[in-house]
Amino acid sequence: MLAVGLMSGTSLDGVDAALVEISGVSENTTVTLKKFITVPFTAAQKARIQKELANATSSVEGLCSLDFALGEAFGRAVLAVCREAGIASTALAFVASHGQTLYHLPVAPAGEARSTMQLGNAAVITEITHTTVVSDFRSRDLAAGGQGAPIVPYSEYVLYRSAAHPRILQNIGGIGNATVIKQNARLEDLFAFDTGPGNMVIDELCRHFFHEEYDAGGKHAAAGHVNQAVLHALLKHPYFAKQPPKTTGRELFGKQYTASLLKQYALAPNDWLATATALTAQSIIAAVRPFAPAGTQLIVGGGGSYNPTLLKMMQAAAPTMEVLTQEELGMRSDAKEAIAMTILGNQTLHHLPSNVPSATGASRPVILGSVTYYD
Ligand SMILES: Nc1ncnc2c1ncn2[C@@H]1O[C@H](COP(=O)(O)OP(=O)(O)OP(=O)(O)O)[C@@H](O)[C@H]1O
Ligand SMILES: CC(=O)N[C@H]1[C@@H]2OC[C@@H](O2)[C@@H](O)[C@@H]1O[C@H](C)C(=O)O
Repeated sequence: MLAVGLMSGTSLDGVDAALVEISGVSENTTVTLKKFITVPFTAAQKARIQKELANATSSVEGLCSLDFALGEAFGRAVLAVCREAGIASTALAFVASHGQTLYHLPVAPAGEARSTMQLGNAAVITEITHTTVVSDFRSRDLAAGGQGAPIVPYSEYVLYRSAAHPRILQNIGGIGNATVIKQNARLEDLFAFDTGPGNMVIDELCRHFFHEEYDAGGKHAAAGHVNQAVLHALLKHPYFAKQPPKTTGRELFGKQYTASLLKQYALAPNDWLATATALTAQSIIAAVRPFAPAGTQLIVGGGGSYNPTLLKMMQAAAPTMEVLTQEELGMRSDAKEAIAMTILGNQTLHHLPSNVPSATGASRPVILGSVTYYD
């Protein structure tokens, strides 16, 4: 059957819509990507989301209205991907929508409740597309004691488990995160953790030195030299010595971290880029090494997979592993999360669980998602 998966991530670049053919359930799910588009957010849409993301500027009225406005944007993205594929949205069996995360509190501060909030109203999507919509994939895991994230490991298990190779899925977004899938893994064998900085420090240095958003193609890093003494010092960050499960974010490796590095060490701009890229590469490899027997395939996705300097440094640091990109396996890095939503939605509609308790910390497998039926 045909389905569309929708994803809108932390970078707020737009709505990813993946049209797939999906059949079977659980381990026997098969998915083929038919069409993938990203519908960029306009500057006004992005500003509106950013306003509601920050406690200082958000309002109840703004949140209420954003929920429906995003529902409309998501519904339109479904129509757009169907149009490009030459099918009617009524040919879809379902739409699986992640929504836009506005807030995520897996550990609540004093006086608050553990909670998570993804906006993009499912009823609005259903009315626009005339299709059943599965949404709100994180709440149930959270209610069952989990962190409500990560939720992609289930689809990684379905799509990447292998009898031939141990595999590690390494996503390199702002932060790096890994899912370990040993050879012939069962679902209970999976685990996932954050490795440390992904592109966050690299991007920050690029903005600082070159007024560029990121090191396109890793060109600055390739033109510089890694300062081994500085690299060595940076790898002493206490996060790297922690045992998984562990998660991190902007709090540890964001703007302030990079600003403090720039104060402590004086390097030429390109040498800084080379050293920060080596930090990402070596911290990833050191983090996954204990779980990577010889012959492990380290499959890199996320924006970092478009940085060849980073990939080269990772391969050099991991001679016993094979560093591959999603594309080298015939997959698409940019479509991966939207495709994952269709696998989760398919499980929901079959009344089957799709959280991975060993990755989220939930007390048990639960059925994720809420269903809004068209008819
Ligand atoms: N051509 C490229 N060359 C080098 N780096 C790139 C390239 N394209 C993307 N990137 C890097 O990837 C980053 C975006 O990655 P991605 O879209 O996976 O992150 P995200 O979705 O914002 O993060 P997260 O997964 O943490 O939500 C950019 O900020 C940049 O550092
Ligand atoms: C709460 C939330 O939206 N988390 C996102 C975010 O973006 C990347 C990382 O942080 C990941 O934990 C998650 O998304 C993916 C799809 C996940 O849950 O697996």
